[in-house]
Amino acid sequence: MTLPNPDQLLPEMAAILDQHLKSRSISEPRFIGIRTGGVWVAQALLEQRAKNEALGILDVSFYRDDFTQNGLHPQVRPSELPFEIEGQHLILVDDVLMSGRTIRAALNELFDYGRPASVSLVCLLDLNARELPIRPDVVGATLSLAPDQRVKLLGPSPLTLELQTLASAN
Ligand SMILES: O=c1cc[nH]c(=O)[nH]1
Repeated sequence: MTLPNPDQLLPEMAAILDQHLKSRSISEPRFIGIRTGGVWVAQALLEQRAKNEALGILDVSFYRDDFTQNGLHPQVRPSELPFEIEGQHLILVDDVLMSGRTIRAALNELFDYGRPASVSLVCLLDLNARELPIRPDVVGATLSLAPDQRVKLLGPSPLTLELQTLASAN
């Protein structure tokens, strides 16, 4: 299977995002990347937009519903939100969207900081395997994997999607 090149998806994603913001009359979006890959995608999108917009960073490790199974990764760092959440139009950015559980965790964390006016979702790759009612507003590409396959975004420069096969359980 050939995975798309993120650098080729980003200009179109930036254009669709621009339309999305215009259609909702959102003039001052606040960008938030989900650590780690979502931050890289958000940074690349902000470079395309060239508007000097601030980027918040969200680490959802504590908010994942599988936190007690997976434990705490040694690299977990606090979220960094350099702007108010209350009343703002947020653009939440992730790299790979699958079940929707990471986005559910991100929304829970964001609402602990305040009540945004809206949250739009941008993702580079949609794996079309949702377990929750979550739908992206801007998607770079959609593809379906075999049950034992996953995709990892390598970065930050260059951004590359890598296909991985899960080790069998036994
Ligand atoms: O394959 C997947 C699924 C969810 N998140 C990823 O980064 N990769």
